[in-house]
Amino acid sequence: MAQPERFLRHLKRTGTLVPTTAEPVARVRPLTSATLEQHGARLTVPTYDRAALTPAVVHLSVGGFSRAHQLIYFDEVAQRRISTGWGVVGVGLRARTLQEALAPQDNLYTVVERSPDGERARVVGVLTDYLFAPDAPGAVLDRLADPRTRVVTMTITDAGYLLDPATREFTPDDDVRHDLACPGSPRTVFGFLVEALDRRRRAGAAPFTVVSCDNLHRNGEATRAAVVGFAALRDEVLARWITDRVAFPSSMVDRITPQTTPEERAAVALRHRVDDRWPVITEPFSQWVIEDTFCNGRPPLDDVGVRFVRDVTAHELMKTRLLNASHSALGYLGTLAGHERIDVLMGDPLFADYVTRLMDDEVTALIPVPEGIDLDEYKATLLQRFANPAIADRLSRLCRRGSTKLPHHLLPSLRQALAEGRPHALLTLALAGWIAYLQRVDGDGRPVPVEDERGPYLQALALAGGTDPRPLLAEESVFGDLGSVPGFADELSGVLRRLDREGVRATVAAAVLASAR
Ligand SMILES: NC(=O)c1ccc[n+]([C@@H]2O[C@H](COP(=O)([O-])OP(=O)(O)OC[C@H]3O[C@@H](n4cnc5c(N)ncnc54)[C@H](O)[C@@H]3O)[C@@H](O)[C@H]2O)c1
Ligand SMILES: O=P(O)(O)OC[C@@H](O)[C@@H](O)[C@H](O)[C@H](O)CO
Repeated sequence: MAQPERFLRHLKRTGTLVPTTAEPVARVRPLTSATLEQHGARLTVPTYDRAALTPAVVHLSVGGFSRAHQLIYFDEVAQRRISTGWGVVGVGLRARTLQEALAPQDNLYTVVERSPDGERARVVGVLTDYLFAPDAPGAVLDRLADPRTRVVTMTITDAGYLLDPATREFTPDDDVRHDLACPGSPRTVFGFLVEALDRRRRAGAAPFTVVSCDNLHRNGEATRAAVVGFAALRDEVLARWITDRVAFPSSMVDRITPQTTPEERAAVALRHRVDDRWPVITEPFSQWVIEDTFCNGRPPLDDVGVRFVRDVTAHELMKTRLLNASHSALGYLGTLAGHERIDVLMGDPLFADYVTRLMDDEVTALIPVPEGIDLDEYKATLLQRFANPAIADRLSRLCRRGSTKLPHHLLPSLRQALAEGRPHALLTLALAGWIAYLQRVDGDGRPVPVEDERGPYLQALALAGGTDPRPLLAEESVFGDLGSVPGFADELSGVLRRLDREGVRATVAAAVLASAR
């Protein structure tokens, strides 16, 4: 943090960089409504009247991804003068940091699209307000209950849905119990949604549509299960009203968006002359496919590249089983091999071959092909996207929350391949990679911390088993019945022994070679 912060202070103090040519260098200016016009000389900035936007969308849990994806689509609707009816109000539920960054800049922020050929930046204006829920639960409820709110989008991570992975039943935690006891000051997304829907029902107002933008299987159904599950603990009549009246379209979302580092913040200031407290760096690719089942008006997102379909499942399976599963496999195996960035890893022919074969030889046969998609082209694009050096996506980001991601993206392919007697050695190796990742210890023999709510528990099981995965596989909340598939534990144990004996490169090389035969 120290270096870029010092650099930014220098930029602010002097207003310029030391010029390296005779050209005058533009000032680095803060990002606010007042400076927009000046930024407009070098960046795309909102040219519409932000104050005229109707706040019809509430986004719950604004993070890097929603700022690079959903908000960009709504920004396009306003920027292209398609409609002023779809302004977005953001809500933060956990950390105050984003509010602190956005408030001084009138909720404006910069999105930088980077490809190997260059980059372009735009300032997003569609976020007209941002509420930090722990400080203002009443204001968030008022906003959600306001009849002008017609769509709620959300990115709360797969772990946030509180669903039992096997039964998809809602499993209340302490915060949910709090929300049931204090409905007027909720802490969880479900407490907010259910209380607001109840207020709308009592007022005779229409409900809003809830669009999950998290990477989990049938995310609309998952959201419905969680919201109705929560409501049923409160009031059966309300739960029935939600079931009958609220639409929860499933969606497939895609845009690789790394976490912004302080160095990148400084780089954005330097290149685009904009002092944004929290810009977002992303790739040029973006895709959003949503089921066409809105209950209170559908935003004109089809005019800005969103595809509406009857059933999103094929798109979702293609994306999560190819992109997200490959991300996890590369994350764990690459980390074990000592890499830190996926683009660098993809420059290593061994890992590029591994992920190509994983997709071509094992996963492709297991997934339906969505209408209008050329799967070979799609996979070729994925390889290019993974290798994009300009976004420098870190493996640590890909490794987080394995206990909730693998059950959605990787284990279903493995289970299906086993059931159908199809090749699965490379999928098994990816799972072994996760187990070996969990087993890493520091110089004092303590498990290396992992970013996963269930990390310490799963690390203890992985370490207890060593090269025998049975103690971990017995954890049905993650693995379902995988541990009881005849022969599978022995097969996985064989891979763990090889990893232990020969190391990750030799194990990956042997698996790739065997797959090629
Ligand atoms: N970054 C990407 O490339 C990308 C692409 C597609 C989908 N997604 C999905 O978007 C989601 C967010 O990713 P991100 O990259 O923006 O991460 P992020 O870390 O920038 O933001 C995550 C947000 O979720 C909040 N959150 C975490 N747990 C929560 C919970 N239990 N309840 C409510 N809020 C919670 C955090 O406070 C934060 O605001 C993830 O589910 C991810 O799979 C990300
Ligand atoms: O954000 P996570 O932790 O769920 O997953 C990490 C990445 O696989 C994911 O964010 C992808 O970059 C994204 O799904 C691409 O659209």
